[in-house]
Amino acid sequence: MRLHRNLTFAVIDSIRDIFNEGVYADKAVEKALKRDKRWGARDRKFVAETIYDIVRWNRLYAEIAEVKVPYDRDNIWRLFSVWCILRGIALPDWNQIGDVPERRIKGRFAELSKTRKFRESIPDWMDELCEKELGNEVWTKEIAALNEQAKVILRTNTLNISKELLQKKLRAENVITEFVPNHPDALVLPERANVFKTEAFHNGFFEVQDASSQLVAAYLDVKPGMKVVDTCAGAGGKTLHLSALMKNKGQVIAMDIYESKLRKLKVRAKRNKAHNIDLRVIDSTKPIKKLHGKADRVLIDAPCSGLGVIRRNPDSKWKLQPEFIDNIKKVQQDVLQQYSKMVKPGGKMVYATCSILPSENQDQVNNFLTSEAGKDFTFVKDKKVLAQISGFDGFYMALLEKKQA
Ligand SMILES: C[S@@+](CC[C@H](N)C(=O)[O-])C[C@H]1O[C@@H](n2cnc3c(N)ncnc32)[C@H](O)[C@@H]1O
Repeated sequence: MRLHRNLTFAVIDSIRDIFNEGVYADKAVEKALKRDKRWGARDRKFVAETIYDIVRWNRLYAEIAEVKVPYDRDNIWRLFSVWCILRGIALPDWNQIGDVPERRIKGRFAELSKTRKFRESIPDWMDELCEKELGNEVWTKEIAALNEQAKVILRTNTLNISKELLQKKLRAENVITEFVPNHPDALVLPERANVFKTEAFHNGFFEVQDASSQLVAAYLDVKPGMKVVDTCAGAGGKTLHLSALMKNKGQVIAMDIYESKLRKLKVRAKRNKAHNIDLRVIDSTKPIKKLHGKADRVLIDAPCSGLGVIRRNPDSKWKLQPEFIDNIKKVQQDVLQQYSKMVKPGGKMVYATCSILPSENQDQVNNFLTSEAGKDFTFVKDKKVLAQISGFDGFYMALLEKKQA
């Protein structure tokens, strides 16, 4: 592989933005890819994958390169050189690249790879917390799985098309997909492609959504005609799925504390031709109180650490802080306490997170069930999805039922 100067410069600038300016990796990649319209698919792949690689393996590469955040330009070139050597890519004869001690880099890599926190490139606190909660064996395998590159998964929008026809339409647009066992609406791309450019996307035939995430709406056991509340809807990945499972009949009330997220959901709902969605911003306790005892189904897709989706957001390894997890756990219990009141007698509720930590998952559900608000609910079932077993994102979902009055 021959390195191209302008592609490499785009990578270097992005690494600076991510680590020195706190820019999110996906935003930095988006900006980098806009730099030159003439870049082809292979150039874009190089830029995106190299940025993500250096972010994912940051701690390991920084130890080898002996550099620390904030990085000066020279530091970033050293990180890049480590990436090249470990990938077996010949270094070009550029001024920015100084003397690179190839043998020493490979020696340090072999030595550091013996210790999990370096090998898997994770902060000490994260390694300790996850080992404590999951145990040594499960965590060792899980973090290795979470460091793999995420696959691109589509969810067929069954309001507008069947999975089989979508697959054909995408093939006609040179996007090859395969079915995913046990995920009825999912298609996986064996080769990454920019699916957002396809006509099929603009026609509302699919959404990009991880296979594990696609299990959540189905877990809520919705039926056409029901009144369903999606309490932490965000930009609506699961709201749109609920609407499709309900065949556009009944009502999905999508709520979030951020109006800006619900605005994005509005755009997506229009493209999806999902007409049974109403949006409500949670700006006081009023919108919740109005729905007390009224909903057939309530989904709480709770804010969480996101430790199950590190594949998609490798920079969360560096941005996440233990204090954030402590705080978000309080929010998780609070939303369970408050939003469960919207379930009507005999109705059902799903609590879900994209975390793999028991303290954000089954412990929260158990705490809820033993509290005053939870005494009217019975536990039906739960599902713990680990990346090492599923091959997809880590997720948790629990189904609870409110007793009849
Ligand atoms: C895991 S994300 C939701 C993802 C979304 N359901 C989807 O499928 O695309 C959690 C969401 O909860 C929202 N949130 C945080 N605190 C909340 C609260 N107290 N009440 C309602 N929503 C909240 C966040 O803004 C965020 O959009």
